Amino acid sequence: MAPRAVDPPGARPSGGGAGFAVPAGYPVGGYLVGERIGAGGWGSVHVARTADPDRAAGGELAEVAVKFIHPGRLGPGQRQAVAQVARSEIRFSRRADHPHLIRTFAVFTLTDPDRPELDGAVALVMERAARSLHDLLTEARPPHPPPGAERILAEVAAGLRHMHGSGWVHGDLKPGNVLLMADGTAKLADFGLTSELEGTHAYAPPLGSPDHVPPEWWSERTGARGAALRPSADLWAYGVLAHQVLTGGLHPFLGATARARSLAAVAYARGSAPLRLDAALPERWRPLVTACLTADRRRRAQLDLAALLAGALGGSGGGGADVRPGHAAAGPASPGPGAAGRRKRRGRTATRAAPLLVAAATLLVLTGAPERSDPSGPMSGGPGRAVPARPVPARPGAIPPGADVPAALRGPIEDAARRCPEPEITSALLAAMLKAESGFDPAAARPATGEYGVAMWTPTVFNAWAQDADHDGVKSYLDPDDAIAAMGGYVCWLGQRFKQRGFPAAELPALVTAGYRTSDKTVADTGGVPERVKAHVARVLGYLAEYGGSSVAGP
Ligand SMILES: Nc1ncnc2c1ncn2[C@@H]1O[C@H](COP(=O)(O)OP(=O)(O)OP(=O)(O)O)[C@@H](O)[C@H]1O
Repeated sequence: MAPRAVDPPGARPSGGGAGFAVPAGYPVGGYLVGERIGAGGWGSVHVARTADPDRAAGGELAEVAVKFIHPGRLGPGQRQAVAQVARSEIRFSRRADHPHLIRTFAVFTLTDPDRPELDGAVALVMERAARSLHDLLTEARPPHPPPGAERILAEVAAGLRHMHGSGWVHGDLKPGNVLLMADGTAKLADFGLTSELEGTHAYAPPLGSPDHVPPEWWSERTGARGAALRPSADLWAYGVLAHQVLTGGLHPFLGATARARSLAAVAYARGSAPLRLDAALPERWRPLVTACLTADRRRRAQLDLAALLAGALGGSGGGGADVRPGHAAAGPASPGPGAAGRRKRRGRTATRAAPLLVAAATLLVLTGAPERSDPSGPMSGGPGRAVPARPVPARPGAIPPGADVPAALRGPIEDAARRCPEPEITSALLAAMLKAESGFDPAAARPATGEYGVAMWTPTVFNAWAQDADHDGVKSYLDPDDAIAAMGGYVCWLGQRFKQRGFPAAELPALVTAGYRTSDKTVADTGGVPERVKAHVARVLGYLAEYGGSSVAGP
């Protein structure tokens, strides 16, 4: 993989995503940066304290959260998407003004040539939350809802309705993006995929959290401006989130992995499996959750969330807990009399009892509909049982049986190719690229250039494309499954970029090979395969021809 910023493995600060460390005491907008709260796909969030106690005495917040986003720290492939995410976050954050949306007080672009790691970074100064709904659910004991469950849902709905009413789509609603203030008030946050509606839909980078994207997301195609994003996607995510909150973290679609759960959702949307909500979901909430999980996005778009919410909250007053938005101090809405805790417990199968906690904040590149069940993540039985695997037709460009591709790598390569909707990105092409990159050696290493593993990933670049394909909870470029899945996503994206730029489809194998070794920009600027990687590209096309693929359009 083409290295730009080269870090030795493990040198990146932990926390996942594109997080990077900001030194303690670093000044931003009158605040001094303190400890890191967390890191997401695009940046790091730190606590910051006022540099001037007099200002705090004068009413200014003594403590804020600062989110740092630095597209320049990423590899070439992800930079553009991240820059767009940063722009969205800034655009919406500046306008967000609602008690259930996290407020952003100021946005700075850092100019600090002495610190290249910070120079050019964007800093958003926000009100500081105590923790996220994801944290709260992680502590919950399914199927028991956490304290304040119904109030939190009412507040999330209030924030969401305000966004929709103002012509915006959140685009990434999930427990990790609902923040809880010190008094328990819930606020929507993370507006990186938030987009302004243009008529019926908005456009956003083709990214999403697989546990919360609607089923139609998997078959949307990405146009030049990104993927279509509609308020109905937020409604689906709200249905999933409501189910999770009211059952202490159980996802409405069963599966051991996010991939398996999304396959179950797609199967339901296709009509091949019924919707089976968990028995623990309170009766009053079932109409709302069922409506939000309407398979047909057009029908889903017609929903009246306020009316559904009124129905769901209708009987909750008896216990004395006020679940109206803005009444965090009224005490836990559930479990308690009149709330979710009042319901009868029903029989649960052993598999249902296993907590399917909220998914990690994985961002996946939209690469088309998943086509078969996940061999490494079998779905649970019982309600919403395994979706029967559909016979997979042999795809053109499959690896021939006698080829020298190791048996253990064939599955991951085929899976990676299948996830890409571009017909030119075939298993044979990915295999040819892997052969040229590492000779299929998962332990391959080129320390001089900082490239490692079967797909020769540069660690920092891998982090931007990482996928936990083997579902072991760790995304590792040394793990062939993860490395190949991430390579497939990146190569697919390169192919789409080059098509958008008008390169002939027949040249894609050569172009994506060159892009993988250099960058999409280098290839685009060159108008084809750059001189310095022509030999490498020729080698890949040679292997591709051996595997029965096309070797057209050599360098
Ligand atoms: N205003 C805030 N106050 C307190 N904590 C925050 C605030 N904003 C974000 N966080 C926390 O910082 C961490 C990183 O947040 P961020 O929005 O960058 O990413 P994320 O939502 O976790 O991941 P991703 O962007 O990949 O979905 C999260 O744990 C989040 O709860």
